[in-house]
Amino acid sequence: MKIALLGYGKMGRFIEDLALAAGDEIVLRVDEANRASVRPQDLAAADVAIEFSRPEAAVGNIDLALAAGVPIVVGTTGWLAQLPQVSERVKAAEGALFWASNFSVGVNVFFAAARRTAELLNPYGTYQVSIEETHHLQKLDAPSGTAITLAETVAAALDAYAGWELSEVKSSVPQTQITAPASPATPVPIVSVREDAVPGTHHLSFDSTVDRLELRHTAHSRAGFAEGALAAARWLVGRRGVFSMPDLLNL
Ligand SMILES: NC(=O)c1ccc[n+]([C@@H]2O[C@H](COP(=O)([O-])OP(=O)(O)OC[C@H]3O[C@@H](n4cnc5c(N)ncnc54)[C@H](O)[C@@H]3O)[C@@H](O)[C@H]2O)c1
Ligand SMILES: O=C(O)C1=N[C@H](C(=O)O)CCC1
Repeated sequence: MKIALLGYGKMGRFIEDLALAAGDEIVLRVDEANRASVRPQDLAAADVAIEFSRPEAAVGNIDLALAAGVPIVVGTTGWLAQLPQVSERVKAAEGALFWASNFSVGVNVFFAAARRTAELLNPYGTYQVSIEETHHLQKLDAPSGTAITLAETVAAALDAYAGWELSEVKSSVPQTQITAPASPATPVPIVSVREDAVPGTHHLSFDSTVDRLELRHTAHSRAGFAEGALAAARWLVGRRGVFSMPDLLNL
C-alpha cells in the first residue's frame, strides 16, 4: 500500500514505522514545515492518506485528499463538530473518509461495553455518570475525542442524560477547550487531566447511593492507535463513503 502521511509527528512517525515493517511505502510526508506547498496532485501516487495533525488542520487536509481523489483515514481530534458538513462533501464527491476519535480495538470494545452497561442501568435512573480522561502534556484539545465519543455513547442510552460538558481541566499547560453543544438534559461531565507521558486513559463511572460501577481503558503506548489506523487504511482502499470503527470491527 502506498501511503501519504498528512501530519508527521508522534502518530505519523509511529504509523510510518509499522507501515514500513509491513512492506508498505510512504510516498508523501506533510508537516507544519511543508504543508503550505502541498497540492492535490502531490497525493496522486498514494493509495490512501493517513491524517494525524492538529485540530485546526484536519478539515483542510480532508478537502485536499478529496480534491486528489484519494481515500483518507483521519485520527485527528478536536474537529468532529464539523463531521456532518464534511460527510456531505465526501458523499457529494463520491470520496472515502474513515474517521475515529480512537483507533484502538480496546477502546472501541470499551464503547460497546459502556453502551450496554448504560442500557442495563437506564431503567433504574439513579446512577450519576462521570468520565475522567488523562493524556500527556503535549495534547492540544480537551476533552479528548475519545471522552466525547464515550459521553455521547452513554448519554444516548440514558433517559436522564443528553450530551456532555467539560467540567474541569487539571493541567499545568493551556488546553484548547472544546465547547459542548447545548444540551436539553443533564450533560455527562468530563474531567480532563494532563500529565507527563500518559498515552491515554479513560475512566467511566456510574455512581449511586448504594454502589459504583466503573469501566477503565488504559493505553500502554500509541501502538493500538497506529495499528488501528493502518488496519482502517487497508480496509478503506476501494471503498466509497464515510466510515468509522464499528464498520471495520463489526461492532
Ligand atoms: N484517533 C486516534 O486514535 C488518535 C490517537 C492519537 C492521537 N490522535 C490525535 O491525532 C492528532 C495528532 O497527534 P500527534 O500525537 O501525532 O501530534 P503531534 O503534535 O506529535 O504531531 C502533529 C503533526 O502535524 C503536523 N501539522 C501541523 N499542521 C499541519 C497541517 N496543516 N497539515 C499537515 N500536518 C500538519 C505537525 O508539524 C506535526 O508533525 C491529535 O489531534 C491527537 O489528538 C488521535
Ligand atoms: O494523544 C492524543 O492526543 C490522543 N488523542 C485521541 C483523543 O483525543 O481521544 C486518542 C487518544 C490519544
